[in-house]
Amino acid sequence: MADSAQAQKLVYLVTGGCGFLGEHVVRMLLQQEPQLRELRIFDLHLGPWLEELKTGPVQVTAIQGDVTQAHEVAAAVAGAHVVIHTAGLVDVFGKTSPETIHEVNVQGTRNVIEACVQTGTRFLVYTSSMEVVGPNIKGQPFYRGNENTPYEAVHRHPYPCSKALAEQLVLEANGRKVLGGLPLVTCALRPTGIYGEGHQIMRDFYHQGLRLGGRLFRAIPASVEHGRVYVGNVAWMHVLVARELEHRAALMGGQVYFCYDNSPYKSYEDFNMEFLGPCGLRLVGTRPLLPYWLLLFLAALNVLLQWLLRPLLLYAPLLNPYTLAMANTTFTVSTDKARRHFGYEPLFSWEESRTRTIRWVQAVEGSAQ
Ligand SMILES: NC(=O)c1ccc[n+]([C@@H]2O[C@H](COP(=O)([O-])OP(=O)(O)OC[C@H]3O[C@@H](n4cnc5c(N)ncnc54)[C@H](O)[C@@H]3O)[C@@H](O)[C@H]2O)c1
Ligand SMILES: CC(C)CCC[C@@H](C)[C@H]1CC[C@H]2[C@@H]3[C@H](O)C=C4C[C@@H](O)CC[C@]4(C)[C@H]3CC[C@]12C
Repeated sequence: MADSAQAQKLVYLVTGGCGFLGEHVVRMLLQQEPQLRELRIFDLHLGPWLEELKTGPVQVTAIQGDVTQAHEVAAAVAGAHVVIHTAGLVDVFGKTSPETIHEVNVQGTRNVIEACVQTGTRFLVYTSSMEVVGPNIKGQPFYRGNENTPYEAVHRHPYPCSKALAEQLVLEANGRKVLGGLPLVTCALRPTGIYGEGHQIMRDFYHQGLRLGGRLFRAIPASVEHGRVYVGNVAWMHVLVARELEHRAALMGGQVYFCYDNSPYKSYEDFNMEFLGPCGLRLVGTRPLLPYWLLLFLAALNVLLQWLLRPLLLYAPLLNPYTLAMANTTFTVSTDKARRHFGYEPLFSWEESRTRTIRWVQAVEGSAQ
């Protein structure tokens, strides 16, 4: 990002810095970015763990704010050199309305871009998603594809639609003149399914397994590959991109990068068992125990129940037609674009990522007792 004369001069802003990925990005920046002077963490809900960061050499500024409020975003962005925009509503379970998802993910991103332009911030890294590409509504496989693999990206669900629109806004903003006349440099990172310490859905599966007497029942054929990437490596990619964006603006500006590492290609359930297995759970069945048509029926029933119960309570189970289609469609990535463009190598090996995640699940188990 800067030469040695600028050591400890940089101000970074991380939106969504208290989320699952955001917390890892924040901690990674503090460990790996020696040029950092101030780290601003902007989130709707600030975590208590932020307090422990305030005693280090970098000034940590916690900002409670909402990305849908343009003035709050502009105040947080003013004076920052780099913005890492991870804030978003990740909802594929019908917990929030499509309008709210759009407001946070699309309008929130628009506010971040406009704030950069108005205040003169030149570098913007956006956390996009594999879902900008797929799986699409036709359930077509994307088998070890890369950023240039042709694929029909057609969505109906509010979450992927919002991520696709937001990513487009970010990429189109590349080259816009910011206050002071210099061009904005943007790029988007597309993680596949992120796992690691703090992953709420992994926690949900773990608790479900405990409730079922230490068992989970196979629902998806083992042959369906689902792309996964360790949260520490996703965070590391964000840090590297943010650092390299200035020096390699011509190459990296307006580009998209899948987030990848050496995590193995497996089905969603078999992959989860890499962590849940050593914590005492067992996946029952070598083939799905229920036929697909029955799962689809149950998924549709869940949608109906969600709708019927809405006036009384929020019923948002893991299984719905969208999550079933996601889990049941091969979507895996094989690319080296991040290595070629900005020298990315995963910071954590698969063995380390696995060990760290297992330790975290075991700690969840310990704290639940
Ligand atoms: N989890 C995954 O598998 C995955 C995969 C690909 C991409 N992503 C993307 O990564 C980003 C982070 O996802 P995550 O899994 O850490 O989710 P998360 O829900 O744990 O974190 C999102 C953070 O954004 C904050 N936020 C939500 N609405 C906000 C608002 N209006 N104003 C300010 N902050 C707000 C939340 O409080 C939360 O701390 C998202 O943009 C998501 O689309 C996640
Ligand atoms: C059939 C059921 C028993 C299994 C349901 C699994 C389901 C909850 C999982 C499967 C795939 C998961 C998504 C996938 O890993 C990628 C992403 C992209 C990211 O941007 C947000 C999270 C999300 C949608 C995962 C959510 C949980 C899913 C649907």
